[in-house]
Amino acid sequence: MPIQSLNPATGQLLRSFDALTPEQLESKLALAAQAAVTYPLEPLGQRAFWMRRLAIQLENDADDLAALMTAEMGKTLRSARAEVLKCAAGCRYYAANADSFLAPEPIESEHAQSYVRYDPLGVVLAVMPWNFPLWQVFRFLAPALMAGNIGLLKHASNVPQCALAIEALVRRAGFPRGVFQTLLIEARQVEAVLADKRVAAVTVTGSEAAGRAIAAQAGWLIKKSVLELGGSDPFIVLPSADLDAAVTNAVQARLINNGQSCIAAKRFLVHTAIYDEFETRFVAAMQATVVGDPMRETTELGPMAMPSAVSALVTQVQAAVAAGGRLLCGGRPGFGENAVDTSAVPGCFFPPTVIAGVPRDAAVAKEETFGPLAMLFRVEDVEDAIELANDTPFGLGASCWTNDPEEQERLAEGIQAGCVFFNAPVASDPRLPFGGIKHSGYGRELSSAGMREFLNAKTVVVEGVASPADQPSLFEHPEPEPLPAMAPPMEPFLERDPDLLPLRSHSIFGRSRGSE
Ligand SMILES: O=CCCC(=O)O
Repeated sequence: MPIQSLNPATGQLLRSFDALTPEQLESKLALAAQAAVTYPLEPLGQRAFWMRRLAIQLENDADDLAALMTAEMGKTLRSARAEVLKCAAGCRYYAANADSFLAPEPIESEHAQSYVRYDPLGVVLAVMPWNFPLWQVFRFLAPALMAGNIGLLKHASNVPQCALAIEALVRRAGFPRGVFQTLLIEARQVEAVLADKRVAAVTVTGSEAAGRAIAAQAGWLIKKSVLELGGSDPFIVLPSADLDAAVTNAVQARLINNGQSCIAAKRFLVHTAIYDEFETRFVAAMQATVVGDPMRETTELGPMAMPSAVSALVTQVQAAVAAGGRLLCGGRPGFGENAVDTSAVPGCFFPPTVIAGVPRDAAVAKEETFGPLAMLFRVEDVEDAIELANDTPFGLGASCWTNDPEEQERLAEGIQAGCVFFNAPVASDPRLPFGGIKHSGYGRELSSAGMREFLNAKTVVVEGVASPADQPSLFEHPEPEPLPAMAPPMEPFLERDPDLLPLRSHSIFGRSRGSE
């Protein structure tokens, strides 16, 4: 895929980039390796200070960053703004909690002293997808940088300007050179980067195919990998549920991010006692969705990120109908009935689509559907729901709607997934571990679990000296004064490093708002 921004709502080519030459790539790897030696020596309080400045930058630039994401991959502006603020919250969370996550853990043994300390692994390659162009990266970046690791980002080829913006934000926040760099490289160059001995580990969020290939190489190289791959999450509705809430949330859980989220609800498993009513109300609510220009505040469903995403949906609809499914709404590329702006490119739009009655053993019933395509299934009871929920290669999340505590306990135990949410849609949260099992991947992101994936839990045993309580605290460096919420520009950092330029002068946003 060429490295280029192409607005999927208009078809307009925004910018193209050349991939790094081998020489350029080498100098970035050398810089990362150098940073891996010096950056972990920065006191944790200093790292937290930079991380909070990064949060402030995100908050201050939220509108520009949101517009950039919407232009590059079509998510609605409203959701893009929320995504930027979620990144800021992630930065603040790790700035506040890294000291406790990284604190040495004393362990009682027959030795005078024994404890575990958590040391960074070094340079971590992050291969990231386009669907949440900022959040997917910050979910890795915030814990990694707080832990003293170094980040190299290979972002999806269709969001290069977001990738460059993230690097610029990190630099402008004051983090030293080389701590986080974007590599504008093609997919085929990833193998060489991962093989480089200066790279210690890799994290991949993306397709099963990409995860499989990279993890196979990482395994052979004996490098740590974390995989966050696809999902075919069930949304289970049982008779004790509040049906109004279930229907409203079912629509949102399917259409989140234009339907392009690994944790979007994809298969709707509804108890036979309430099935007919749910189907009628769900289809009506899906049809009422406002489709169109993602820059409009009122739009609820924007375009797919690229034409191939539309073709994949067309193929899946055809397979579902051929297998015996009933098409209840949507199903053909275009805006559907509720478009607000038909001047956009119909090629990348796909309307809310519902199919019922697909046989459970049809291949398409077990696949991930990455767009606004929902499949409805009738289930007899909680055991039937669990069996069908688990009948896919994936195991990412599940959203279950029931107010019966026994059913909740049985579902929490029986569902094969990295998380189960009751009476709420599945969502990631910096405080909670996030990740999957089966073909959805392995390892966890977020919370202390996510930070520890790229740490060396080093056992230390000492005979005949002081106890761990007497060891110097990791947080001994005096905490810098927190900045006010609306921070002035970062002049002190500009003076300290002449390469550190204000975000707009990196040409990330083209013309600034003031010049329009
Ligand atoms: O595509 C996966 C969802 C990412 C998230 O919400 O953290």
